[in-house]
Amino acid sequence: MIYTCTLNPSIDYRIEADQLKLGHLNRANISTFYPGGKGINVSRVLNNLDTENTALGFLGGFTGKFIVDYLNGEEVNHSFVSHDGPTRVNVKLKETDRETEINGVGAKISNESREALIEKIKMLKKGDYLVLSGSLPTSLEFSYYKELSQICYENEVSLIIDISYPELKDLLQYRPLLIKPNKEELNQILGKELTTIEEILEGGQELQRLGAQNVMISLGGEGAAFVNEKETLIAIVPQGKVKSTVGSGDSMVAGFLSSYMKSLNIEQAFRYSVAAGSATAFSHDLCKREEVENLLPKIQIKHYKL
Ligand SMILES: Nc1ncnc2c1ncn2[C@@H]1O[C@H](COP(=O)(O)OP(=O)(O)OP(=O)(O)O)[C@@H](O)[C@H]1O
Ligand SMILES: O=P(O)(O)OC[C@@]1(O)O[C@H](CO)[C@@H](O)[C@@H]1O
Repeated sequence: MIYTCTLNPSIDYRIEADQLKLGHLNRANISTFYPGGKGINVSRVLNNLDTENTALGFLGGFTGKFIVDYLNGEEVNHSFVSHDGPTRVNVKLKETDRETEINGVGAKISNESREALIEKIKMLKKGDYLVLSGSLPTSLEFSYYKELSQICYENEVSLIIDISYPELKDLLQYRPLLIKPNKEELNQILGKELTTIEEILEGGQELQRLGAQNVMISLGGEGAAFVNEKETLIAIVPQGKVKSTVGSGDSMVAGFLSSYMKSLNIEQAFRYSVAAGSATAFSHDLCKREEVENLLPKIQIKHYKL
């Protein structure tokens, strides 16, 4: 069974406007509310790809209730720990040619809620997968991620980690099945300024040597790079009209897992993953299965010799 864990979920309030003017009254052309947070996005995409999973994490207040109702409506399984105070709201602004995001800080998590989630993670069994994604609410320390990762490692639960903290390096000792930094995150983790595809792949190799089994580096409209002990791959994505890239990285994680679980074939899983990322970039909401499968033949995968 796949579990996702979102410690800092959100309602994503998405606004589309032609051109925003700071310091003025702006009016939206479209405004929508979606459940957000990286793990929740992974769960929603897995569901769209007919891959059974359960979303875990923290939720609270009227915003948390919105997320629960939305997930119930889509028949996404979930088992959140509830807390006092509302889940945050993140603002996503889409103008004709740029996207701006303002993410909230997140709720205060009590010690009781903190421990309740640990108990849930301890229930996961050998052979399960846990996707740990997104930021920590300010009341939790990075050591919480370490604690969750260690439990999974000891219980032989495969970890997939997608977090924007340079301390991700400290979690590689738990041998995650997959990590998915984007280029900026890779540079932050390694404290380098990698730009060329060769440098990026070598950066991926460095993380692989530190313990990550598979490293997928997302490169936005330039596609993605992939490294494991045996393979070095790059993916080129087709051009298309970008509607919103919110959740495209999460869709990659879901696409990879959904395909990998069925085939255990890395190249196939990488292609599926990139197709899912681009399918989300080309849609308003997260990708649907048909959209991903229509894009699959348009993704070019190349083996790269370093
Ligand atoms: N402009 C684009 N055109 C085509 N595909 C895109 C575009 N932007 C993103 N993608 C797809 O989405 C994947 C993930 O994008 P990106 O590198 O922006 O992830 P990210 O930074 O983790 O995003 P997020 O945190 O918003 O989920 C890319 O590898 C690619 O497949
Ligand atoms: O603040 P975090 O936890 O780093 O990221 C949260 C977030 O930006 O990530 C998702 C897209 O990947 C959105 O649904 C959500 O608003």
